[in-house]
Amino acid sequence: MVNPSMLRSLRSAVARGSSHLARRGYASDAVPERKVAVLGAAGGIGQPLSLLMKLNPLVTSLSLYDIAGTPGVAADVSHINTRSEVVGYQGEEELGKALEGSDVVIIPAGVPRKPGMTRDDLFNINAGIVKSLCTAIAKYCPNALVNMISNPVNSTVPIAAEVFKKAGTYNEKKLFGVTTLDVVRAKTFYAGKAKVPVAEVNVPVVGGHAGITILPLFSQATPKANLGDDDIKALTKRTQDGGTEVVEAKAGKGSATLSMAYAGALFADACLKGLNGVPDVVECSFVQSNVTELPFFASKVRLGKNGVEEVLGLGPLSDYENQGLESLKPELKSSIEKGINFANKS
Ligand SMILES: NC(=O)c1ccc[n+]([C@@H]2O[C@H](COP(=O)([O-])OP(=O)(O)OC[C@H]3O[C@@H](n4cnc5c(N)ncnc54)[C@H](O)[C@@H]3O)[C@@H](O)[C@H]2O)c1
Ligand SMILES: O=C(O)C[C@H](O)C(=O)O
Repeated sequence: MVNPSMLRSLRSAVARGSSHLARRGYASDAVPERKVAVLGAAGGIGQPLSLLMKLNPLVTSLSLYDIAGTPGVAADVSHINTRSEVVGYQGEEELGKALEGSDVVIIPAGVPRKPGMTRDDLFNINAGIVKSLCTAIAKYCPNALVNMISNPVNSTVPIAAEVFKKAGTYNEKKLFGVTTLDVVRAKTFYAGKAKVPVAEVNVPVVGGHAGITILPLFSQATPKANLGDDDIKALTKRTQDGGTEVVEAKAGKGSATLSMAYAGALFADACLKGLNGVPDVVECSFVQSNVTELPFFASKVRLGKNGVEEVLGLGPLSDYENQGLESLKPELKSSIEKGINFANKS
């Protein structure tokens, strides 16, 4: 059932798109043509994400791919009276056509967690799925921006990088691990605790996308609030465990899908704005990075016409955040190496 907050999210997604077009001073048909492909479009994330991308006026062609179920999803979404043409593709033999000409490829394909599992427990199944999808991306749309949602993101992004390197198509500016849901959660939880309007809140979240590798920087949160150390610790823990909170509440029926679709749509919209030359588009994402000694790291990233324009630094950290940063490095390093080794062995 659609609840009021989902409706508000949908309305604001539409409003953001239209007000963006109005601000830029052109009618929707003057915006560049952009093809977005969703791989895993029939899944729990894929369906609402497809809906939200259909609502995005920056998209002209929406390509919905899955191993099964996409004709129905595509037929359904295609009846919505917005700008993009929708085509569904089903099965591996249609993957090439689904990808050809894509500007942005969003990947929510793969299995979700059940209670008691870590994201790394998904590696054995999802690593192979991501590898084969990225092999096809290298072949059919090597210049696309890739938004990786499939878990474990800390390993699937390095897998994608290795696949693209082997194919000779790797461009570090075009590969993104989607960590936007961590930012969405940090903003929501902070607004609740600090009693400030959630729409005004900004909180960077850095590191990776699993447990303690998720490091929200509440010392940089705005609007400023006078929260004590215990509050900051509790907010940090809740943000790090946000995914598990949903997995447990769904009790075996998967992980976050609706909030993830919202977060994935926000991040894809930022990528499209960057491609279209909108200035100062900044989002957190897990990308190739020199911010720490680790080869991939999530931090604020400025998006532009070629993808990543600039990976921004961490800014001043509190002692608590500095400790968190040092504690997350060994786990993040080993998840990255696991991905690299998998891609190079198999
Ligand atoms: N990055 C994040 O913040 C974040 C948040 C939530 C979930 N996730 C991850 O997203 C993934 C998907 O979650 P979900 O809840 O949508 O799962 P789901 O099982 O509901 O849907 C996954 C979809 O992927 C499809 N799929 C499987 N193999 C495929 C292939 N080779 N090619 C194309 N499609 C394929 C399935 O048919 C299914 O429709 C999981 O790995 C989950 O852990 C990430
Ligand atoms: O927690 C999960 O397994 C899914 C996702 O990574 C999330 O953060 O919700």
